[in-house]
Amino acid sequence: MAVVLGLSSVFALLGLKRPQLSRYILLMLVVLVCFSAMLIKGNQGYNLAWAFICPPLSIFLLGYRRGAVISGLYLAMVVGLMVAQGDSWQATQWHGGALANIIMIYLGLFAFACHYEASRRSSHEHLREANAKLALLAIQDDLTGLYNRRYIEDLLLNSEQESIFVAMVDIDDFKSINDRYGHPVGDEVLKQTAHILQDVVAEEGIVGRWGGEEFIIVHYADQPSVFVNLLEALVQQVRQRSNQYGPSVTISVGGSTYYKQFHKASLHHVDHALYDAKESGKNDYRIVRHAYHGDLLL
Ligand SMILES: Nc1nc2c(ncn2[C@@H]2O[C@H](COP(=O)(O)OP(=O)(O)OP(=O)(O)O)[C@@H](O)[C@H]2O)c(=O)[nH]1
Repeated sequence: MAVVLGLSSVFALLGLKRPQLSRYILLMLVVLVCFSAMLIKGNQGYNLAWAFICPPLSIFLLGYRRGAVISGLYLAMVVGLMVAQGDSWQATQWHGGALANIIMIYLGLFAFACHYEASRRSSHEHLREANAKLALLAIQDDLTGLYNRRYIEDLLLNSEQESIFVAMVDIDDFKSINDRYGHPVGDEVLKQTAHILQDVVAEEGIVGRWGGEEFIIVHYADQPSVFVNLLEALVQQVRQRSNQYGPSVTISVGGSTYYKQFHKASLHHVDHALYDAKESGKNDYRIVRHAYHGDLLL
């Protein structure tokens, strides 16, 4: 029986990759061994010391809460066994030293289990915090704090929304801002522009950094006219508010409807609209209207 339980525990851990199940089986194995020892040898010698093995071990394996429940159940079973077997056990001599040894061993094991559990919890917490930071880094642009391109593309591809509009925003003549004022000022302009865009879009959509001096906006408007108003407001607000913080900045914006089954084609249309806005003198927006017929984007 012990061998079967031992093998099952290893199988649950390595084969099924279920460590929790493996720990429970291991505990059953220990309980079985302890009870067998107490049943076979009764209360002779240090035999009852076996009774102390399970509680610290259960905390070690299952943590404070579940370990305490298992320990309680186990000790109740030990008391039951003592009551049932008490008559057949021989009276033994009182041995204070032996009892002191057993208590010391028990306390040592218990302290070790608690220490292990506390350090396991603390490293688990550190790991959880590090994972949360990593998850944020994976979707966030360092400089502006906006969502990054990967996040926005995932968002578009997994969107359930029927009607989505997408806009691409590009800061006009950004290279000359860098050349004239230096890169740190250029970075500041990117941050401030991101802030203004986010402020204007507010709860109606999501702003991300597409790369370089380009931003992307996902807008959940139910009417094209609402989207057009947004593009107009973006161009106007950046023009009016940018010089409060530094060099005066204008943007060009291209917008279009987005269909997730035509992800690349939709983004290409948006890019085309942006190109039109740049070609026709910048500081303005353009929209590409296209229709979706069956499996064709026109
Ligand atoms: N400061 C700063 N500059 C960046 C960053 N990313 C890209 N750039 C700069 O952005 C500039 C983009 O220049 P261009 O692609 O020529 O575009 P532009 O000058 O805005 O010209 P138009 O698009 O025609 O208006 C390049 O000089 C890049 O070095 C960044 O994170 N920080």
